[in-house]
Order: sequence, then structure tokens, then C-alpha cells
Amino acid sequence: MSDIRVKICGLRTVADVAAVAAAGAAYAGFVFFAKSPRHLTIDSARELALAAPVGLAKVALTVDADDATLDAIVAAVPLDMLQLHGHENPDRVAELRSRYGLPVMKAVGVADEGDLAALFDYTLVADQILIDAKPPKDAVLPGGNGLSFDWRLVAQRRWLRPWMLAGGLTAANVAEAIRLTNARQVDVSSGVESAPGVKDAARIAAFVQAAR
Ligand SMILES: O=C(O)c1ccccc1NCC(=O)[C@H](O)[C@H](O)COP(=O)(O)O
Repeated sequence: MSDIRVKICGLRTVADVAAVAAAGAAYAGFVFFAKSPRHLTIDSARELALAAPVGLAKVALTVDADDATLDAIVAAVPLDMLQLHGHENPDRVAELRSRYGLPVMKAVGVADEGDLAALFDYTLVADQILIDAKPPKDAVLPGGNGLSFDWRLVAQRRWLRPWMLAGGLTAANVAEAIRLTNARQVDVSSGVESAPGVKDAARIAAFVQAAR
């Protein structure tokens, strides 16, 4: 067993939280994005966060959220990290990090070499970086699309901050993705679902096992 840390994103039920904890994942992601099949109300997210055992880090994912929305989430939901999955620029990342006193993970979409420069800028202000597949131009969701990018783009690179690999990962490909990129953390959403927004406990367990 290796020390790979796994984030399972888009949990919607207390049973999902139990499955993620039982599988040995390190992070549980809660999505606040109304167009997503994984969207949670603040009350539901609070219930899930309170059900999480000690040691399972609770991550709130937002997309270009304003201060009022974030204030409401942070006030109600016990959290360990914010994940910013929109077009938040480095100044906004720094501002939110100081406003809430929580570690911030900035998601960066990658499709080609040119996307890696932006990534560097975020390593100067964020606590962690989530390197995800860039969504297609017409996509409704900025993440959680089950799409991979060319992992060779980030192979053998070193970043100033801890980072997570995401995008189209499944139990079948995660070991190869880790081998190629040397990622120490991985994130998955649709690859452990039986339908959009419906997590599957067996797939979660298989994913965590394959990642390790
Ligand atoms: O998952 C969503 O519905 C979502 C909605 C809006 C912004 C981001 C979203 N997900 C971000 C994640 O962290 C996903 O886990 C990541 O993109 C990987 O998703 P997948 O390719 O489905 O494993």
C-alpha cells in the first residue's frame, strides 16, 4: 500500500460519506454549483460534513462564488478546505484564503502545454493545485465531466505546492496515471458513479484500492 491520497468529489448522501471513509479516502468533496447533478444545498452539505469521521478532510467546491455565498457556506458547514473551480484569478484566491482562514485548492484545466503557465501563477497563492482536464467549450460543467487530458503534459514536472491529478480517472486507469505523472494525490467524481451524481460504494472502494 502506498501513501497516495484520494479525493472523492461530489458526495450527496450520508451513505456516500460512509463509503468514502470506509474506503480510506483522504478528502470528501461537496459541490455547490446549481447546474451540477452533484449540487448540494447548504443544509445537506452540513449534514454530510457532520457525518464525516475525524481524518476525512471536507472540501467545499465552488465556481466563481461571491462573498455572500461563500460566507453562508463557511458559516454553516464545518470545512477543511475550499476548492475554487471557476475563473478565480490569483488575487481572488489570495483574498479568499485570507478571508476564511482555510486552505484553498485552485483547480486549473489543462488541455495543452500553454495551460501550464497559469498553473505556475496559482502555485504562488494557493495551498494546493488541482490539475484537471479542461472542459469542452460548450460544457455545462467546468469539472466532473469524466474527461482525461494528456497526462504526459505533467509527467516529471515539479510544482511549488502539493497537487492533485483529476479528470477521467477510474479504477482501471488510475494506477497508470499515477505511474506516469508521479502524482501523490488523485481526485475522481464520475469515475466512481453508476449514474450522474450517484456514487457507487463498490466503485469507490475499487478506485481507492487501485490508486494505492
Ligand atoms: O463534479 C461536478 O459536478 C463539478 C461541477 C462544477 C465544477 C466542478 C465539478 N467537479 C470538479 C471535481 O473536482 C471533479 O472531481 C474533477 O473535475 C474530476 O471529475 P471526473 O472527471 O468526473 O472524475
